[in-house]
Amino acid sequence: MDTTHNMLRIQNLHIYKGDALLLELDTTVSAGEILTIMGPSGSGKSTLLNWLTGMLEPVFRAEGKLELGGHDITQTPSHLRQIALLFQDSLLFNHLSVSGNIEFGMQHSESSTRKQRVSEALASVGLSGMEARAPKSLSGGQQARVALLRVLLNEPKVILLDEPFSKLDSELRQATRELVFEQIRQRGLTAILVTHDQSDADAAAGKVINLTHTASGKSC
Ligand SMILES: Nc1ncnc2c1ncn2[C@@H]1O[C@H](COP(=O)(O)OP(=O)(O)OP(=O)(O)O)[C@@H](O)[C@H]1O
Repeated sequence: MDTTHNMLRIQNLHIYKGDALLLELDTTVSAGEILTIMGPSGSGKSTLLNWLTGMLEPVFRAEGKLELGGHDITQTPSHLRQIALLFQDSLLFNHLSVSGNIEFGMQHSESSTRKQRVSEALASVGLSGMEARAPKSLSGGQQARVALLRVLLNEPKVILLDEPFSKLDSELRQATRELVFEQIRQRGLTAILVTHDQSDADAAAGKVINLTHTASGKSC
């Protein structure tokens, strides 16, 4: 597997709110690695993810460089970055079936092969035969898996996980987490996980960065 093409480099990032420094960060995430970001409420975890997706709120100002696979994507528009976000309320469209939801993310593939790819993907996460089901007829854990497939089949290079397991009870949380991490590693994706949960960080088994709060804090 060529792993260099998915390497993410966050170079000398400084994010300010007004004149105050919110966070600074300089790090590299390799393909197949899951970097964990922790830190107190308000330390800038969501703001960091917004910057990575190219959707920093105008109230913030960023300095620094973002490289993916050796290419500078700091100014690349969001929809061309191949950076996907999976969050705790990864809302599924209730007016679409399970397969309709997953196909929604498959912008790059031919419609003739979509159905087969959806069926194979559902089988790979233990949801064989659920194509026609309505999302609201699924359990929370099943919905989380469908949301994951919708993101994965859009073929991102980087996946950002914003507390994606926090609504699941502990047994389901562990099983869903294993499945998500396995898919990330198998596909050689680069991942950043934001979590408050130490067991998530342990399972990710990569670097852990603690963002410390505001102007006096250094983040790495
Ligand atoms: N749109 C906004 N306008 C003004 N201030 C904002 C905005 N969004 C976030 N902030 C502020 O920026 C700081 C960082 O917020 P952020 O949401 O990134 O923190 P967080 O670490 O993700 O917090 P939590 O763990 O509670 O989700 C906080 O002080 C927050 O109040």
